[in-house]
Amino acid sequence: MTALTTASEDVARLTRWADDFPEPGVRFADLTPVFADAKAFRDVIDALVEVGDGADLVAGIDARGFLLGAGAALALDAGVLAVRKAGKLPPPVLTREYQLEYGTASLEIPADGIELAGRRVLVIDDVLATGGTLAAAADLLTTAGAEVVGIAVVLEIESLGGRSRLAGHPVTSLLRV
Ligand SMILES: O=P(O)(O)OC[C@H]1O[C@H](OP(=O)(O)OP(=O)(O)O)[C@H](O)[C@@H]1O
Ligand SMILES: Nc1ncnc2[nH]cnc12
Repeated sequence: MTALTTASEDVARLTRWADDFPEPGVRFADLTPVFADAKAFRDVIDALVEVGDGADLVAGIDARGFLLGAGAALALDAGVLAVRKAGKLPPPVLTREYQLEYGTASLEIPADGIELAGRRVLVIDDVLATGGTLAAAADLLTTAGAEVVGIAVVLEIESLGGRSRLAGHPVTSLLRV
């Protein structure tokens, strides 16, 4: 069985779905049980890094993407960059506002202290829903001069169409629902 198939099965088995969270009409995918299971977490990291060959930096998105990003960066022998929600990093920062299924938010990365020009970045998050979050992250990184070599998520909610907002980037999801 491939790493992708094994991880898909783990994610399908362990994801906890919550109706009407965080607001009515949203069916929320909680991957906490996947990450808390030693085998499933290992399988997920193994599958994510398969698409990161050649990346020298892994960008993990606030907040659950941090867990995956750190694990993947170690496995790839790459650095890790935390793409933060607004207000967590000292200035100067680059900021992108975006919309998601349940509101508006902003992501930020440092505007100095890290040379991002020429870095080959694998961007990782837990869930791809409307795609606003990952589109904002990819835009921030390319604005800073980095090359986004791939985007990888654990779970893709296809009905929300997020993949179409990430045109131009190779997108891998371990499980599509
Ligand atoms: O594709 P989108 O519609 O943009 O949604 C996906 C994002 O939504 C969730 O994060 P959330 O903003 O809830 O933040 P959290 O990880 O801090 O809980 C999830 O972890 C993704 O980052
Ligand atoms: N339905 C959902 N489940 C988990 N994370 C999400 N982010 C946006 N929509 C989501």
